[in-house]
Amino acid sequence: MNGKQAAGELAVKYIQDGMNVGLGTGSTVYWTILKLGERVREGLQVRAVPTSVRTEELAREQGIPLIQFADLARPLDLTIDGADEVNPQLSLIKGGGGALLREKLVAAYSERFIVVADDTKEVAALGRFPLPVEVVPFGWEITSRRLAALGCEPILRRSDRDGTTYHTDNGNYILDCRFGTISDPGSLGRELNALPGVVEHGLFVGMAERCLLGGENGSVREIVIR
Ligand SMILES: O=C(CO)[C@H](O)[C@H](O)COP(=O)(O)O
Repeated sequence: MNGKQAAGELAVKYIQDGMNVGLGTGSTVYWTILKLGERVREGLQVRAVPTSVRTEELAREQGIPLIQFADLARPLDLTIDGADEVNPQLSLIKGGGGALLREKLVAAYSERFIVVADDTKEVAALGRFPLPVEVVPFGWEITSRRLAALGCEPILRRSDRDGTTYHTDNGNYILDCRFGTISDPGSLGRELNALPGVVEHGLFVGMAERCLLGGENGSVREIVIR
């Protein structure tokens, strides 16, 4: 069992009967969804909000009951999601899979947010992974220049499939922005939020309370910050 599978599956222990849960996107949370599907077939009662079309399809295949995000009467009990980088304060870079906007909306409307990743994602400081920034297509070139002025090299994401411009589930573009070491993720996040044309960015600061990091040998280390 590899680190992604080990961490992804173990996180299901935090899901209890009757919970409403947010399901993230990616190859680690894939294992969470498969394990949760098993538990549901054994009788666990949950309702889930998927953070992407891909996750919604997988959750449906697994027979996990879904609820519309807009129909939640109160915050989700728990959200489980992956990450592209995790620092010691559990600040994250997310969005490598392109789902950062819905992932942030769902995590922000959740009592608890748990991250699952393999231990290659653990870093002393964020920034080795280019920061995904979701932007509106209108005038994206201008937004890109304004992002560059903040000290990065934005690159328009293209689809792996056919090389055309990548569109998010929300119809926007993604600029992958190489900032180098991000010493103050909170402050950079606020600067990005203030830029017209930016819909959302992949810095998740002060949101995760726990991270499950899986190693190559299948062991899992848990980091808790509150
Ligand atoms: O943020 C994400 C998708 O938008 C993913 O959680 C992130 O890219 C990690 O993916 P994986 O578990 O496949 O390594």
